[in-house]
Amino acid sequence: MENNVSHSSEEAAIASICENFRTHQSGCFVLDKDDASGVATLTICNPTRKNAISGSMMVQLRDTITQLEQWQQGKAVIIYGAEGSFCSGGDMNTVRQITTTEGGRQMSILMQYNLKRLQNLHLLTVALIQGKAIGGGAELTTACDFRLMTKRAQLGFVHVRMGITPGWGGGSRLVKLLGPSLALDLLTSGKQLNGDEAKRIGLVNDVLDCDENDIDDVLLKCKQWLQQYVKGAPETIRAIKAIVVSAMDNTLPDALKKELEIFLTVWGGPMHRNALSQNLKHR
Ligand SMILES: CC[C@H](C(=O)O)C(=O)SCCNC(=O)CCNC(=O)[C@H](O)C(C)(C)COP(=O)(O)OP(=O)(O)OC[C@H]1O[C@@H](n2cnc3c(N)ncnc32)[C@H](O)[C@@H]1OP(=O)(O)O
Repeated sequence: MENNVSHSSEEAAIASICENFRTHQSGCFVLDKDDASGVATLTICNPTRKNAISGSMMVQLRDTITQLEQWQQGKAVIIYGAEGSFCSGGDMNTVRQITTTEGGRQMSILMQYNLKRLQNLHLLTVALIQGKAIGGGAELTTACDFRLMTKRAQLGFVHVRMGITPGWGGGSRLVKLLGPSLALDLLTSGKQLNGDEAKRIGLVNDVLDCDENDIDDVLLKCKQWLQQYVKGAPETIRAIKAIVVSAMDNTLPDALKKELEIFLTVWGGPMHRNALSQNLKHR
C-alpha cells in the first residue's frame, strides 16, 4: 500500500515535470521493434544538434520506455544516434532556459527516472556509440547493459569543463562500473576516450570492426555481435536480466531471495522440461 502511494506520487511529479519540458521542442526518438528477431532499434534523432536531447525528447523517452516495457516478444534494444554521432548530451537550447535550481532539479529527476527505467528493462540494452557520446550522452550509455564503440568514436564525461557534474545518474553508475578511482579520473579530467582506450579500462565491451561511414554496416555488425546473447527465449532472457537488476539494487541477502523467486518462474516450466527430455550435452 505504502509502495503504491509513493509510486503514484512519483508518477504525478514526473507528469508535472513533463508538462514543463515538452514545450522545449526539437528532435525525437524513433523506435523500431522487430518481433521476428526480438531486437529493436531506438534512434536518438536530433542530427542538426549532434543528437542532443531536448526537453520534448526527455518526455518522449519516458513514453518510449513504456512501449519497450510492454514488448513481450522482445529480447534486446540497440540505442544509437542518427547520422553517425551518438548524443551530445542535453540540448543547449533547452538547458539555457532551465538554469534555475528548480529547472536543474526537474531535468535531473526526469532523466534519472528515465534512465533507471531503461536500466531496469526486461530487455538487453546496447549503446552503439559512433561519433561522440558526451555529457548526458555518455551518462545515457552507463544505463545500458552493453556499450559498443566504433574505432573513431569518442566517449567523454565533459561536464567538468562546463562547471557542472553529471546529473542524469551517470556519475553514480560510472563508479559502479569502474570503481571510484577510474570514475574520478574520467569525471575530473573530462577526457574523451576512443574505442580502444574505453575497452582497455572496461568501460565498453567491444570495438566494432565496421565501416563507420555506413550505418547499415555498423548496425549489421552490432546485431551480429548481439547474436551470442539473444539465442535464449524471451522469458529466459527476461528472468536472467531480472536477477542482474535485482543484484545491482539490493543487498546480497535480498538479492538471493529475489533470485530464488525468479528461479521458480522458470524451473519445471515447459522449456526446462523440454530441455531435460532431450538429454542435452553442452560440448
Ligand atoms: C547533465 C547533462 C548536461 C547538460 O544537460 O548540460 C550535459 O549534457 S553536459 C554536455 C552538453 N553538451 C555539450 O556541451 C556539447 C557541445 N557541443 C560540442 O562539443 C560539439 O558540437 C560536438 C563535439 C558535439 C560536435 O562537434 P562537431 O565539430 O562535430 O560539430 P559542431 O560543433 O559543428 O555541431 C554541429 C551543430 O550541432 C550543435 N550542437 C552540438 N551539440 C549540441 C547540444 N548539446 N545542444 C544543442 N546544439 C548542439 C552545434 O552547436 C552545431 O550547430 P550550429 O548551428 O551548426 O553551430
